[in-house]
Amino acid sequence: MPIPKPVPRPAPVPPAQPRTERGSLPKEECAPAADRVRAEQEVCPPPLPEPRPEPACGEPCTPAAPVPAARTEPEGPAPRKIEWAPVQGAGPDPYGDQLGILHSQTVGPDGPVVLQDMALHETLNGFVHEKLVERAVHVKGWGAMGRFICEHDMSAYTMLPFLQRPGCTVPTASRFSLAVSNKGTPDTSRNVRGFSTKFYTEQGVFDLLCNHLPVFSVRDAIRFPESIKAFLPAPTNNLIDPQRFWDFVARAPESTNFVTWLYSDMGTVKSLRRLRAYGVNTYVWKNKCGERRYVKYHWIPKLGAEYITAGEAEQLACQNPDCAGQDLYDAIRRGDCPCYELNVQLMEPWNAEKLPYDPLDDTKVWSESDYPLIPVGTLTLDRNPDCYREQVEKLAFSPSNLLEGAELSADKMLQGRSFIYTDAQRYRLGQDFRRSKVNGQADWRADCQAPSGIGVEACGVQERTDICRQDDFTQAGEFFRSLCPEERERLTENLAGSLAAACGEVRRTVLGYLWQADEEYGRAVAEKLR
Ligand code: HEM
Repeated sequence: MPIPKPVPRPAPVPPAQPRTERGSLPKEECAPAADRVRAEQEVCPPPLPEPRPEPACGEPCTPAAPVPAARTEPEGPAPRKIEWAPVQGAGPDPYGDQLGILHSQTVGPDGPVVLQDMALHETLNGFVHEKLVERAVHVKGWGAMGRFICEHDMSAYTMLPFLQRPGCTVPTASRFSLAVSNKGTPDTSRNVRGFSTKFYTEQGVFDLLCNHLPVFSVRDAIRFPESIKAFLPAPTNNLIDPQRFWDFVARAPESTNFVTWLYSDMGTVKSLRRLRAYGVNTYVWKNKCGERRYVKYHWIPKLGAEYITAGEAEQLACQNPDCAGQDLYDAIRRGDCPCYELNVQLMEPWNAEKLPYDPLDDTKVWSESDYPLIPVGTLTLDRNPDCYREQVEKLAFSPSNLLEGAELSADKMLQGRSFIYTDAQRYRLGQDFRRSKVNGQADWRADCQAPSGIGVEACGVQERTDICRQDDFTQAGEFFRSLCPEERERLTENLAGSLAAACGEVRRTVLGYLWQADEEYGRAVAEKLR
């Protein structure tokens, strides 16, 4: 079962607040957002002690990063200022318990409430409408603002404006999330974690959506709903049913690699500051000469990646189900700002034909010895949100928020993803979702959208078929053999513990897949199931 049983959460005990006259909160709690940001800056000093190197070329590049002001910005034209605070909605809650009114308007002290009491109506209406619609997936999340510094000239490979010269710095906003979650899912649950980042450049916004596992469970977008629903509670009784998940795996042999990663220690993480993440799908980079290469994105945490065992995950979930979000927030607050290095793997499209697997298949990784990681730059998260609703929940990421130099490939999953995010966001946030300050697209128009694949030839017969090079098991076996004996033991233990709940036929089918990946793998799980 991918997600451990929900752990009962202790009822939150709000810290005792000294009340002041008319029930308002103490003054510092009600400070305007800008004051709070200033206070936080004092606690959280600029994280990057080194002055940034001067730009190597005079090309315009850098929009002003909002704070802290102490850093030296590269020279260039007056940059567009991206302000974070105060944002709409930050500051005192207009509908909350800080109102100066304690009583409804009535006819006499005991009389009925009058219909014209707009303060009462507004207070109640505001309260019942204040929740935003949740995301369809990745519901539980945490955000942070920061900056990305390009450290290596990528102009030979891409025209992406913020990767043209070392030193180029752009402000960013990131959201971490749990892929299959509700707001109460423990942070350490066996799950896929999302790590999405917006890069605010003068030329527009570029989004990079990553997951913490390098592969996905299916390779065709039409099976995405089926793959997600396999993890969700049964519609009959709202309870997690492992049989549903394993039924899906039995129907989708291509998920064997994903299942192997998910049930290894890599499926459980305690700190977002030590999260390794992957773009999963294959994108395209295009340079000034019009040359295209396939690209895979990787985030590598400067602190090193860290995974935990199922036992530790359960223990942490009992102690504090929100431990990862808390750890991120506290670290940034004390100035211990997490850094992640962006790396890419590049592949010449003509090379793709020679591989035993399809490089546009998101159930596969690319060998890092054949396609080495190329460092690009560093992301530093140095500021907590001061209004979660406006700055984190309203973040609207999409793989199609691309700029010139970055394109979608023909990866079938990515093609399916290309339009569904903005559809979800129209529903979740309304038609004007791009205009929220945090989405940075107030001037966006449909003709601003960077096109993908102009000039690329596409011909063939329309059909509904799987890709030619399916190769569903080789990489799962390679991953199993790359683990040390203790890690293999934990993987097979985790798998057997969950698979035990599936019916005999499904068990036999799944064991067959594991066996095809690696005989020892299949045998170890089968023995533990006896
Ligand atoms: C066809 C397959 C997929 C579909 C239909 C899909 C759909 C969605 C939808 C509807 C959302 C919520 C968007 C919103 O309301 O803002 C979402 C969020 C997300 N998806 Fe996907 N997804 C797919 C595959 C993937 C893959 C392969 C990745 C791997 C990187 C991924 C990464 C994410 C992340 C990180 C988020 C959270 C974004 C945030 O924090 O706001 N998705 N997806």
